Amino acid sequence: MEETRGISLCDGLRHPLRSVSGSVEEYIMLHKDTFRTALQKICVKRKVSNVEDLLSEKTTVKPKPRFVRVNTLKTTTGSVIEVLSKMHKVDKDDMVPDMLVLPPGTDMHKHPLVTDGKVFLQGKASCMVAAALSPKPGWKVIDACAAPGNKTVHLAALMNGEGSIIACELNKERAKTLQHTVRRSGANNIETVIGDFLNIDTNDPSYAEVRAILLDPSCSGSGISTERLDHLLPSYSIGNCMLWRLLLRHICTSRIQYENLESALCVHTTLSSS
Ligand SMILES: C[S@@+](CC[C@H](N)C(=O)[O-])C[C@H]1O[C@@H](n2cnc3c(N)ncnc32)[C@H](O)[C@@H]1O
Repeated sequence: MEETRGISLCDGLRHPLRSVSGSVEEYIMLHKDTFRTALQKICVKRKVSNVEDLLSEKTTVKPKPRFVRVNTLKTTTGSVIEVLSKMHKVDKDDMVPDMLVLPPGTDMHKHPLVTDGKVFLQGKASCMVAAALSPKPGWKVIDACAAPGNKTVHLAALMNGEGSIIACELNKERAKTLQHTVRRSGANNIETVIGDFLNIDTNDPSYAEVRAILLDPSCSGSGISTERLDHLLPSYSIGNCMLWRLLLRHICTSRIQYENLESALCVHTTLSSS
């Protein structure tokens, strides 16, 4: 990881940024001497003479398999395996139920199973969250920071579409994606709320029935800020920590009753690509 960051940064250092337009660029330029020294150390460690050689080194990273999640609201794992195994080697994941493992590089984006919402292209780490929360059919569940909604619809599938999920999303554009994901999943027990979870009146008596809460606020911008390396900035983590504290306080001071709450999970992801 340290080395990946170094390689990403070195591009900016080798080809001086034409214009310093954002906080990341400013940060890199401010600390360019430190970064250069760190890069030189990596070169020595890897026994290469310069950054170009470092970049052209053959990677030893094993390619990741393609993980897909079967949407059990629309189909069964058995029937998806039957379809996919005609073209690919398919294994069941050993940890997450209804997760299948396909060879690296398998492109499923336009596959009818995906466009029909029978299969979701969802990474293993992402799927482990709803599986760990383990909501039961009939529960009332809050997904406080929901878009694009992959975990929301996974929760719905684990609940067999029974019970109810309140999926809250602050960002209007991302909320549209959330609503699209919900429609594609076929779940009809999800209420999407567009707005700040902090403004939701969780003192409403209906919140007393909440059995599980998913809190997944630490968005890296779905890859955008990963490329921009925003997550390396001190201000980025401070901002996230403050949001975390506010969200947790909102939950703790709400009507949600701990004797009814069986499961609560805070997710902290720093990278969205999986
Ligand atoms: C990490 S993403 C959630 C990913 C989602 N759980 C999934 O698996 O598809 C975090 C989301 O929380 C939203 N968000 C951040 N602060 C929020 C708040 N105070 N209330 C509601 N949503 C918020 C962001 O707009 C972003 O879409």
